[in-house]
Amino acid sequence: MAACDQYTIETIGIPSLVLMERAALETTRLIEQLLTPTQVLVVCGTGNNGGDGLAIARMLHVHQISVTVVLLGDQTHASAQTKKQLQICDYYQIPFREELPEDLAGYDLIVDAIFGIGLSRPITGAYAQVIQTLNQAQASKVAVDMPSGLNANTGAIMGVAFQADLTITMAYRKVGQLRNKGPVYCGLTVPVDIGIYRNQSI
Ligand SMILES: NC(=O)C1=CN([C@@H]2O[C@H](COP(=O)(O)OP(=O)(O)OC[C@H]3O[C@@H](n4cnc5c(N)ncnc54)[C@H](O)[C@@H]3O)[C@@H](O)[C@H]2O)[C@H](O)CC1
Ligand SMILES: [K+]
Repeated sequence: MAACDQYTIETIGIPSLVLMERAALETTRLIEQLLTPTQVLVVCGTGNNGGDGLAIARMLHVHQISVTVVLLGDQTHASAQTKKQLQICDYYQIPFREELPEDLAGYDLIVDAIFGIGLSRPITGAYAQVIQTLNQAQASKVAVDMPSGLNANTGAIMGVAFQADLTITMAYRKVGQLRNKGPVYCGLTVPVDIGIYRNQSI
């Protein structure tokens, strides 16, 4: 999938931020259509999965849905696209936190945008505690692209994994989804015919 993204961005020429916006548009549409949330907590990492989450938060906010963003990790290390999404969320004055709220009972939807296909090592420390706390919450749980903690290549649980009720994934189902208990919607966000990828030796 990373190779597909890179091919789309570098060979076809569609900027990563455009892909991120398309991913967020499709995910937001499915969230509103399937779940009709009113109080949403979007938990973001600093990679592009987090960038997707920030764009989703903004789109829900613009649709007058109450959204709170939790940004985990060091913002200074965020990807360029995620920093751009942060700047846009700032413009909309979307409520921001760096830690989970004490009480999650007030949220009817939790969106997991912590890690996607870039998870590269077991999850430990504060990230692991956050995912364990989120798993205890009563809210509906949606994972962006991948439930955080599942390895996109092997399907292995890397220490701890978000227990998504629904995963909305970009372009292709990933191996990791095989372990996910909820349905997986494959939002067709990559703006090229999937067949083109299948013919590529990437
Ligand atoms: N296909 C599409 O339409 C699009 C997909 N997008 C999204 O981009 C992510 C992949 O983004 P990437 O930055 O490569 O990786 P992640 O966001 O998953 O996070 C990586 C980030 O986290 C660090 N990290 C990795 N493992 C750990 C760990 N165990 N503990 C702490 N930190 C960890 C790593 O160093 C990175 O900084 C994809 O899933 C989609 O959601 C794009 O939006 C483009 C459109
Ligand atoms: K995720």
